[in-house]
Amino acid sequence: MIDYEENVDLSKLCTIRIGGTAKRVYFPKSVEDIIQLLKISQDSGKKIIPLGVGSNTVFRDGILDHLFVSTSKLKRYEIERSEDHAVITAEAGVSFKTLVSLVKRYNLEGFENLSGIPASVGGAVAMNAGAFGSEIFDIVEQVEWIDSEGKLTVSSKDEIDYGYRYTQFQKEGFIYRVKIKLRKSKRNIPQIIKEHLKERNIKQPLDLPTSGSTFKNPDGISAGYLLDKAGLKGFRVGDVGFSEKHANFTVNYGHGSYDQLKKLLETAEKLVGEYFGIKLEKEIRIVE
Ligand SMILES: NC(=O)C1=CN([C@@H]2O[C@H](COP(=O)(O)OP(=O)(O)OC[C@H]3O[C@@H](n4cnc5c(N)ncnc54)[C@H](OP(=O)(O)O)[C@@H]3O)[C@@H](O)[C@H]2O)C=CC1
Ligand SMILES: C=C(O[C@H]1[C@H](O)[C@@H](CO)O[C@H](OP(=O)(O)OP(=O)(O)OC[C@H]2O[C@@H](n3ccc(=O)[nH]c3=O)[C@H](O)[C@@H]2O)[C@@H]1NC(C)=O)C(=O)O
Repeated sequence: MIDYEENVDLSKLCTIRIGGTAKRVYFPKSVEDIIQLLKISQDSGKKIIPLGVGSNTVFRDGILDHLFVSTSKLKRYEIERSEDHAVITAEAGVSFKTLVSLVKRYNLEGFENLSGIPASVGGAVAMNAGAFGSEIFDIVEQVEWIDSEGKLTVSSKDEIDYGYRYTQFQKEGFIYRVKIKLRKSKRNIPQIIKEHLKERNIKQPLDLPTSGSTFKNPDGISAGYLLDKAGLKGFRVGDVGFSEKHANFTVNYGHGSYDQLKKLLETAEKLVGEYFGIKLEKEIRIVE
């Protein structure tokens, strides 16, 4: 029997705190549970909506009757250390906070630029999360994932299609487990991480509920710059707005709703289109 909960408040499952109620959310605890859920998906014709920490996700209001599958009970990990390297094998629900504590403890290099991302391993790999010039695929070695027919596949990095904020897993597949490889460092990794977090705090509105970058950066230019120049920095629709600190961060000032968020995004897409002739592409995932 796979764990599940009914009538779940979705605003608690995403960091921007917007959304209605899920009829049911499943919480697999093993790869067998995930395979069973993919079979349920096939039989019912309902697509699985994987849920990580929700730092890139927004839900509509009202009742949502999807096949929601949270990774919050897939939190096992192991670390193998050799003289020069360490390999961490982590289930999809392991948080970046856990990885940060490991890389600090063993002074490992390669993860420091990603350390402030509020993600789960599964969500980060599915989106190829990145920050400060690094991305998770710089350190990914292997992904174990389950396809829509319920088959477990082990793919090495060079067999996976990925790019800027893109991987093949956005089209198909549930990520079960990921192997990442890091180098032992001679630098002071805890200190470097501390500095990164400080910089992030200066640039990004981390004191308010947010879903991080709203739009992907178009080729060669930053979405934050375009939104700022189009006059949208600090612009609000009701309780939802583009942060006064960073124009590409949508924030919830209290009781933000999905309709307000949608209006905000439409306004931004329209204005940036008119001013610059650039079509912004959303980075956040909207679940309707
Ligand atoms: N750089 C930064 O500072 C920040 C980055 N982020 C981004 O947000 C993401 C955060 O991760 P998280 O909050 O856990 O993710 P979410 O719960 O927000 O899910 C994000 C996406 O990942 C997919 N996904 C999640 N888990 C799995 C899984 N096990 N298998 C397959 N697909 C999965 C989802 O499904 P589907 O693709 O099927 O829709 C969804 O599109 C990171 O990738 C990162 O890019 C967020 C905040 C700040
Ligand atoms: C937060 C996310 O990722 C972030 C990641 O944390 C940071 C840290 O390096 O770099 C990216 O932001 P970003 O491109 O906006 O980086 P920043 O350094 O803040 O800004 C880039 C440029 O835009 C300009 N800018 C930014 C914000 C603003 O209001 N106005 C403005 O003009 C800045 O001056 C800078 O020249 C990622 N975003 C994307 C879409 O690639 C996320 O994916 O959710």
